[in-house]
Amino acid sequence: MEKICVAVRVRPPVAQETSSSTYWRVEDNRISLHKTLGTPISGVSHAFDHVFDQSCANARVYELLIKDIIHAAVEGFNGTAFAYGQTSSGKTYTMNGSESDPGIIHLAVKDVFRRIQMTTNREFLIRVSYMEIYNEEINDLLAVENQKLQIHESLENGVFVAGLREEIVNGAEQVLKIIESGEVNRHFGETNMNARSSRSHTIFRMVIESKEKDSNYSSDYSSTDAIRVSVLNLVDLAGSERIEKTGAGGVRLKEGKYINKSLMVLGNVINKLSDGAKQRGHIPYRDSKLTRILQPALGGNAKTSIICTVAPEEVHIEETKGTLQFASRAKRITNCAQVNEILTDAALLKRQKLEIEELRKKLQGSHAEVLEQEILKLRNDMLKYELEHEKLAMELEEERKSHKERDQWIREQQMKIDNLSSLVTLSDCDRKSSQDSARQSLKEESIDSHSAGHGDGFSTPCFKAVPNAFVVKRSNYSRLPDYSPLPDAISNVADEDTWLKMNKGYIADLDSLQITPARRVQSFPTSEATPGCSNENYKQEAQVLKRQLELAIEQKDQLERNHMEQILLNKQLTGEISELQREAQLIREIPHRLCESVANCKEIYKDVMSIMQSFVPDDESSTLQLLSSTSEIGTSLLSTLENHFSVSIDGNRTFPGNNSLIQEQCKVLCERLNKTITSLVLSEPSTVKPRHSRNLPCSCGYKVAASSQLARCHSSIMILFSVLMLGYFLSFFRLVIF
Ligand SMILES: Nc1ncnc2c1ncn2[C@@H]1O[C@H](COP(=O)(O)OP(=O)(O)OP(=O)(O)O)[C@@H](O)[C@H]1O
Repeated sequence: MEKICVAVRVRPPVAQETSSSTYWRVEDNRISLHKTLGTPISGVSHAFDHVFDQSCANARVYELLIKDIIHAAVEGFNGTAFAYGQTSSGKTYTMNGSESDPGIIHLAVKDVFRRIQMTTNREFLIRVSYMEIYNEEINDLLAVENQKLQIHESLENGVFVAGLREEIVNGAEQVLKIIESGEVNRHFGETNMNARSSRSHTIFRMVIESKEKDSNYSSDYSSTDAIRVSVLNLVDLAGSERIEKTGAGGVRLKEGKYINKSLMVLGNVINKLSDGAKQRGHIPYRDSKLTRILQPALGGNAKTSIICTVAPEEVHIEETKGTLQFASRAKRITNCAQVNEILTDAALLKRQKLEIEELRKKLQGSHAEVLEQEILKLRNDMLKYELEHEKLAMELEEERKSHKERDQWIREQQMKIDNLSSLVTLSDCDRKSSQDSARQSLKEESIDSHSAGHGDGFSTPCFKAVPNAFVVKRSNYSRLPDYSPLPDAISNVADEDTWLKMNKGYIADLDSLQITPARRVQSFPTSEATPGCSNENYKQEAQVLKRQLELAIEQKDQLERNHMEQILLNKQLTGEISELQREAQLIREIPHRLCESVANCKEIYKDVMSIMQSFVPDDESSTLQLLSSTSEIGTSLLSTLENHFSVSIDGNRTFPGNNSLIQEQCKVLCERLNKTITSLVLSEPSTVKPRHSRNLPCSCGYKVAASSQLARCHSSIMILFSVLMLGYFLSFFRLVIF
């Protein structure tokens, strides 16, 4: 999107005005109306892309305003430049120029061919046409017979004038000649305003077609053998005119009406377009042939420049103002120019192929990219899962290990229990069977040893019960025969190697077996030994068993004794613990008690102090001061101690008081107390008589009584504080101990 380029050109004044009071001033790209004295007239100042003053030549106008459009047209963009303004303002001069100052069309034509020559990679075909819209009819200026041509519109060609002659040209000079020939056919007329007034709008059109020269080697679809077709319109409009000024009548009047009407439609179109996309609504292009032809240039697919010519004379101020307003509106219009290409079937096919190829590449690229990303993502996921797996495996291994350890520990514990159980059972049975077998052997000494089954002699409950119990107990934690083998012989039960074999490396805590050392030395008859054994053997065995039994009984008794001792010791310890607990409770209560004591002491102290005060003679202010300071020290000490004990009650383990400070305070208190009492005792009897009635018989007797009372006061205070200090230190040691 780009704005229409708008410039204002002020033509030189035609005649010197004698009595003008205003004038147009041009400064840079601004034009404004001033009074003769130079004062600007407010509201009449406009800025444009360019403002050319009267001294400006056509070449400069072309350079600044038109050249870019011409170059763009060569490259395939539509372009339009037209001159708009009141009659005699210099439109024709700007477009056609003069011999000394060639106009825009002339310069443009030359420039087009210059540009074409510079564009070596393309081949061009230029067609030119020249037409006018006269009284709202289109006439072909290059073929006078082509009159009243019609405007058509097609998808392929857009808006076009049917039947218009187009001359294929190959050089600027040729074009200029054609233009010259066409100029002859233009409608000019003489008016009061202009001796050679254009009575029609003329449109010089160049159609520029181009094609890349050697497209076979091109791989870029943008430079295939597509044909670019651009239309360049250079328009010289007829000027708006006021009938009273032009003095037109008859034909001129009719022409003037058509001119004004078409210019009014152009103004409407410009107004609508300048309103902006939202408000503009319907654009009345079809209301005039001019706007219809210029439609692409006005808000369409073209680059457009408008040169608004104005007459500087004061007499034309209103028309100039109108032109400037038109220009201001036109400035707001935006166009959307793009390269126009026509595709032949071959070009279309080639382009489509290239586009497909490009899309395929893009698709492949994007697909590969997607795949690559997918693979990367999968790899990342895989890595994550691997790490997770490793972590889980490690955790599982740890779990297995700990499970195994736990199992082992349980087995060991179970085994210990089993061992102990079996040993205890064995011990019981052993004792029984030993007794039985002793009895039996004694009995059997009297009978024939061969008549009785020798096996039965060992089919004792002990012999059978032990392995069975063992097996049953072991089978509790494992049904596998490997884990619960029948011992070969019960005598091997305590054998460490057998334990190892039996438990597949699960070694029982052999230390626990030490509690039954007797098992290691006991010897039971084996089943293999049984068939060959004799009565002598039985006797020996019975003796052994007997000895073992006695030993076991001894051990048992010893154990029972130990047990009893332990129970006694336990009881004693329990008693001691209870005693200590009671003591601890008492110690815990000390702060409470001490607190209470301090409160009591405070009261007593107050009383004692007041008693002592009663002994102070009225005129003995020094003694009174001494007493007062003693009282204060005591009160302060009591408060400190109270604070300390209350903190101790709250369970604070930090010793709050300053130990040395309290001791110091206590010491000072003692000294002061001694001094006070000495001072009181040494006072004269008449003076030391208490101010409150004491009913004492005489001064001598009073002095003795007072001395003893003061001594009691002293001792009671000392006792009080001694007790409190004791409590304080006790409390201190309690904190230290606990
Ligand atoms: N820039 C200029 N320098 C010198 N002379 C100029 C210039 N512009 C216009 N003129 C002269 O002013 C007169 C009127 O100019 P021109 O015919 O170009 O006006 P116009 O706008 O085309 O009028 P109309 O609409 O009636 O055709 C002419 O004689 C022309 O030579």
